Amino acid sequence: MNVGERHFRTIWLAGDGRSVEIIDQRWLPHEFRVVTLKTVDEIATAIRDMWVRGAPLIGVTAAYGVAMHMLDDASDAALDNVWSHLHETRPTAINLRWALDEMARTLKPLPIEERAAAAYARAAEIADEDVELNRAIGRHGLTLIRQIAASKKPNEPVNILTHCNAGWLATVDYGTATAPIYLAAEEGIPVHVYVDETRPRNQGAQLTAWEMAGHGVPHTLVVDNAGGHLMQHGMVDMVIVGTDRTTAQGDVCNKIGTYLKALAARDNAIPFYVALPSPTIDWTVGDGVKEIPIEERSGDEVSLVWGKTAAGDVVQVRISPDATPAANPAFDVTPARLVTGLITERGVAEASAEGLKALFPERA
Ligand SMILES: CSC[C@H]1O[C@H](OP(=O)(O)O)[C@H](O)[C@@H]1O
Repeated sequence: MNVGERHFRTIWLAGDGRSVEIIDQRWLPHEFRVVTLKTVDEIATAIRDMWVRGAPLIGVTAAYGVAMHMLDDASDAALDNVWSHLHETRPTAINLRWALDEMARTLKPLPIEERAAAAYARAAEIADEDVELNRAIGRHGLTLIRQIAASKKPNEPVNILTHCNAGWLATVDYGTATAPIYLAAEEGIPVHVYVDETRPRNQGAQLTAWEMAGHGVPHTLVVDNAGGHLMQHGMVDMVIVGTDRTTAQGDVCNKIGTYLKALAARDNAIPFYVALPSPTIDWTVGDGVKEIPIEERSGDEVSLVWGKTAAGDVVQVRISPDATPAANPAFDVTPARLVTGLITERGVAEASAEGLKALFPERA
């Protein structure tokens, strides 16, 4: 892949027609490493250890994992086993379950001998569908940015704060929260993005900042705790974030710290939008705070940080005493009452059961 391109697809079929190639995001922004995943176990490792991450991309990667397994064993038992094996890699992003369910729905009715080819075809379709969903999210979100831009002085940028990485690196392309930003920048609307570093994995500092730089979008990296201050001082016009699972009543599960941004936005009357494709909606869940499983990751992700030395070596260093335990809940839930709107591929929905059913009447 040409690193200089503004856009990449984050996952693609390898030349052997069996494996997939992905960007190992753990090394960004310091190194652009493409790795080949040849087996379901490698797919599971890549998801669990966040070589690939982001709800939509996790789902697509798992879909290809199912396809790989069908080449070896396309029995019903194998399909059930690979569903479970991949589903247990990360518990919060609903796109993982959605993609695995979609593969099972596609393959179960087929004769065993047809399943492998059908699995690769469906995985590729899911990947292509993700790109189109995100482009549509971009178009609907662009309308919101245009509205704010209309109230600004000429050449005064729309200041957008985002948390974590809901960019093209979290999807197959375009991203969710970043799609409106990219379209606005490409339309010539002055935008500036405050990028939350997003401890502990620093997806903002390492991934979103890298994306913004690659797109030429003016941006400023800030510590997670600066957002409230920026909002209090009129430096933020809107917040756009992604989500790993949004409930049928509009509660939003996203990277840890999102809830705090939503509280600060509400306290400062700043619009707080969440961008998501419909596979990220969990129609089976109402109360997100009570019902969404929050992934607890290793405390080492809090105590150890990655960086690049002056000599150019990428290393990990400890920032706390060896004996200090660390808790690391990876997500939190923002109640719907704090969400201004949900930017979906069908338009902007009010964050409520009624608002979502108005856009998705088939779910009424
Ligand atoms: C478009 S989904 C992006 C979503 O995924 C991230 O989580 P992780 O990096 O742990 O996979 C984060 O919550 C982003 O908002």
